Amino acid sequence: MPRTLEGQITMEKTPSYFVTKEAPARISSMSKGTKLIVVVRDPVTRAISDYTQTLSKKPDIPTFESLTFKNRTTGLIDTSWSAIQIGIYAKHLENWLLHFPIGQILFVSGERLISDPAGELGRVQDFLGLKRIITDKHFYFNKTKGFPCLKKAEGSSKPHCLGKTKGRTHPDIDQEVVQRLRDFYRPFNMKFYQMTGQDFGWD
Ligand SMILES: Nc1ncnc2c1ncn2[C@@H]1O[C@H](COP(=O)(O)OS(=O)(=O)O)[C@@H](OP(=O)(O)O)[C@H]1O
Repeated sequence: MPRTLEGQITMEKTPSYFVTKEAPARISSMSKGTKLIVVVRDPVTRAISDYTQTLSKKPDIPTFESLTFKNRTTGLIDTSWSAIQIGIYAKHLENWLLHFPIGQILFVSGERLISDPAGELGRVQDFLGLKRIITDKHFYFNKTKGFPCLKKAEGSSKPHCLGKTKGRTHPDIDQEVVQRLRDFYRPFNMKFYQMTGQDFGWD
């Protein structure tokens, strides 16, 4: 990490930190005061999104439905599949709470990041002790992309949407499998709401 001067904030983003066992101890030993931001979305949609990303790189992989189950007949879910495993947020959070107080972690709703990006970024700015510079005025909804985009990219006067790898169309998944996953995640989601004091509304 680069050295941070007075008045500067250094940020680092890596999606796998949250689910990496060694990450909390390593970050804490580097700087105990580090503020942590985690973006979480409905674990079922997250699993499908994860699968969609893998499918785009390896079109020959088995179906989502077949990867979900260890045994389709008994309905036993394969929790060793990373797409499923990552969404058990309560379990990953327990590991972070061994090294950081809950107040040092901000949980951003992936759903609200789409429906109200300025609202969620307002929370991020408050958490970081920054003035609310980024507001509603910075975003517009791009109908073609189907997502909010920036009216002006940094250092440019042109609008900017995230790239093609963000906001992909998901494949249709068997609704019975989706329901089975909803049932699987429910207790973990409830525990996560309890731990964070936030109801993300994923039911
Ligand atoms: N504004 C905007 N534009 C496009 N996409 C948006 C936006 N805000 C949030 N999202 C959601 O971000 C999801 C992709 O993020 P990733 O999971 O790939 O992020 S990361 O690589 O793990 O950091 C991506 O997931 P998919 O829809 O499954 O592609 C989006 O739903």
